[in-house]
Parts: sequence; C-alpha cells; structure tokens
Amino acid sequence: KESRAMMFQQQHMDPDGPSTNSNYCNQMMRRRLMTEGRCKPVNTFIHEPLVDVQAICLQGNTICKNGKPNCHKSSSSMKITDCRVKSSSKYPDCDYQTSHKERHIIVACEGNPYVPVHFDASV
Ligand SMILES: Nc1ncnc2c1ncn2[C@@H]1O[C@H](C(=O)NS(=O)(=O)C[C@H]2[C@@H](O)[C@H](n3ccc(=O)[nH]c3=O)O[C@@H]2CO)[C@@H](O)[C@H]1O
Repeated sequence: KESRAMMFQQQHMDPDGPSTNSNYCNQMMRRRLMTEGRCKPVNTFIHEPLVDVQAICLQGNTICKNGKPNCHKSSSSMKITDCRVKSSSKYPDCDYQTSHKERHIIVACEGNPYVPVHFDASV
C-alpha cells in the first residue's frame, strides 16, 4: 500500500522538469498514472528539490480549502506547471493545457515525520 507521502511525490514532484514542450502535461499525467479510469481534471507539478518542498511544512501555517488547519504556504515562489484538462479532451485520450508558472504553493502536511500529503493551491 502506497503511503500518502509517496502518493504526493508521485502526483506532484518533478524536480528535474519541466521540459519546455507544450506536451509536458499530456506525457506526465500519463506517466504518473493520473489518466487511468478518468482524466484527472487539474494537477500541478513542482520543479523544486524534494527537500525544499518538504520544508514548506515548517513554513506559514494556514487553513486548507477543506477547513482543516494543517496547510502551509511556501515562503518563496516555486517553479510549477499546472496541467488542466481541455474541454475538448475525450477519455482515454486525456488532453491537457500546460502552463509553466512561478507561484507560492499551499500544501497540507500530516504524519510523523510531518510531510506533504496533499496539494491545496498555488497563489
Ligand atoms: N487538509 C488536508 N489534510 C490532509 N489531507 C487532505 C487535506 N485536504 C485534502 N486532503 C486529502 O488529499 C487528497 C486529495 O487528493 N485531495 S484533492 O483535493 O483531490 C487534491 C487536489 C490536487 O491534487 C489537484 N490540484 C488542485 C489545485 C491545484 O492548483 N493543483 C492541483 O494539483 O486537484 C485535486 C482536487 O482539487 C484526498 O485524499 C483528501 O482527503
């Protein structure tokens, strides 16, 4: 059984990315298994070292979208890529818009060690 922390890394970590091609999301959403059964509508990849993303759990504490108090906002902006499924996309051929951005990110942290388990938003 995969831990929540490992699931977060599988779905959101890409330290070496992004390749600048506009097909990044179409490739990565498949490679990271987020197009099975349905096309995951929205997913953000983070292009920073894992240790820097794990450190967010020690940074600005804030309320999550679901009202829980265990979210943390990165003190600095981070390189991310937002993948958003196109309205014309038809499963199983999931087609994504790829948007490279620099944003502060908000993650939920849990456990001991206290690590990211959920991507809440970018601001
Ligand atoms: N406080 C918490 N503490 C602990 N756990 C918490 C907490 N809150 C939720 N979980 C859990 O996380 C799990 C999960 O998959 N939540 S999810 O909202 O669907 C994930 C969103 C995100 O993947 C993606 N997205 C979204 C925006 C964006 O910019 N970038 C971007 O990538 O879209 C998804 C849907 O929005 C679920 O098990 C829930 O129980």
